Amino acid sequence: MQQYLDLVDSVLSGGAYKPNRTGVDTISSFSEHYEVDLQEGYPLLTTKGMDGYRWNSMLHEVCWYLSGEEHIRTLREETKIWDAWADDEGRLDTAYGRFWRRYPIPDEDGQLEGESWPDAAHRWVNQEEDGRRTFDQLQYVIDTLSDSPNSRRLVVNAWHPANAAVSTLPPCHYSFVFNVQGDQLNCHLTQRSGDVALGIPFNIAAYALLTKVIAQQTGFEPGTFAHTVVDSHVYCGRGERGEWYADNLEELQSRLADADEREDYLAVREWLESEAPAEDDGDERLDHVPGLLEQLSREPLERPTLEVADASIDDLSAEDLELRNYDSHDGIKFGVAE
Ligand SMILES: Nc1nc(=O)c2c([nH]1)NC[C@@H]1CN(c3ccc(C(=O)N[C@@H](CCC(=O)O)C(=O)O)cc3)CN21
Ligand SMILES: O=c1ccn([C@H]2C[C@H](O)[C@@H](COP(=O)(O)O)O2)c(=O)[nH]1
Repeated sequence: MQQYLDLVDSVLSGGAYKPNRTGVDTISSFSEHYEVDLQEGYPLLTTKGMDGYRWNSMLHEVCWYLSGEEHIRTLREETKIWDAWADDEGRLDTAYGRFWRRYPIPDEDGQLEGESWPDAAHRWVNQEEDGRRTFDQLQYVIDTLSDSPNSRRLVVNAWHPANAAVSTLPPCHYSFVFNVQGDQLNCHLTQRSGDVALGIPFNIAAYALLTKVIAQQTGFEPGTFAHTVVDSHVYCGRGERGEWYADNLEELQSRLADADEREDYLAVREWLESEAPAEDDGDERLDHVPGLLEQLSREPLERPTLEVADASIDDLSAEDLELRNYDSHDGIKFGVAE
């Protein structure tokens, strides 16, 4: 998918050096945006291998979102990608599915006069076992797409400001809006923070999948996936390795500006590996720049397709999703900044 390579190039070529809470520094860029036509196939990256265990992780991550579970006890049986942010009991205070399917409704004491809140019998309100009321945003979207497809209110929001202020890791992809044009269902995702090498490939795959599932449930064709990322960043290493970029970003960016052909990115990588201090033991691959330069040198291959069985969002499981005709370049390993 060329759009992803353009995003990588834009962040590396125009970004600024930016340390952050993880201790792994970044090259960061403000407000990146791109769009992908889902009619041209499923946008799973082909410039690195995303099948096998990575595909399995992404599928189960989406099924976990759809489950509305606030913990990762089921998810962690399939993948370790969320383990670092959960406790031993699998409790995770990052609310994605929990807010998609079970957004908290203030109890009666918390409701002010004149405000409108649905009662317990309302279509998308669920009474939890302990009596709390929650709102199913995703089911609201699906039902409204059938009843009022021209609605401009098809928003799913995973951001709760008070929760975000104290959460270990507040949601990164925090709000998405569906929008119908003709017979096509489009999806626009707003992400506050995007790890270009590791997180974003998963995010694209997940939301393209979700758009396809919702389109199928509501009788639309999948249309465009549009993605706005407020802080798009490439992790560039810890300690001396990360700091090297503070002093050498200008040189890197001038070399990138001179790269006309895909293979020119390999020469930039060679220069970088010969100049930058080696990563410390234990910090290997926290610098994502070499792996992304490798990807920039690779020609994107034909997009695969995704077959989705006819299952509701309550029943959808990984077995209902089949990737077809996927061919890719070799996998690339990146370290995760925690
Ligand atoms: N720094 C950082 N980047 C992220 O993308 C990220 C976080 N933190 N924290 C929370 C979640 C967890 N996500 C993750 C975490 C790890 C991988 C990862 O290691 N991906 C490997 C495959 C690992 C596997 O499937 O077991 C990859 O090569 O893509 C991907 C997404 C996305 N998020
Ligand atoms: O789906 C996801 C989840 C997380 N990320 C990345 C973006 C950042 O690199 C970290 C989160 O750190 P913050 O300091 O909270 O921004 O995780 C992602 O890209 N996609």
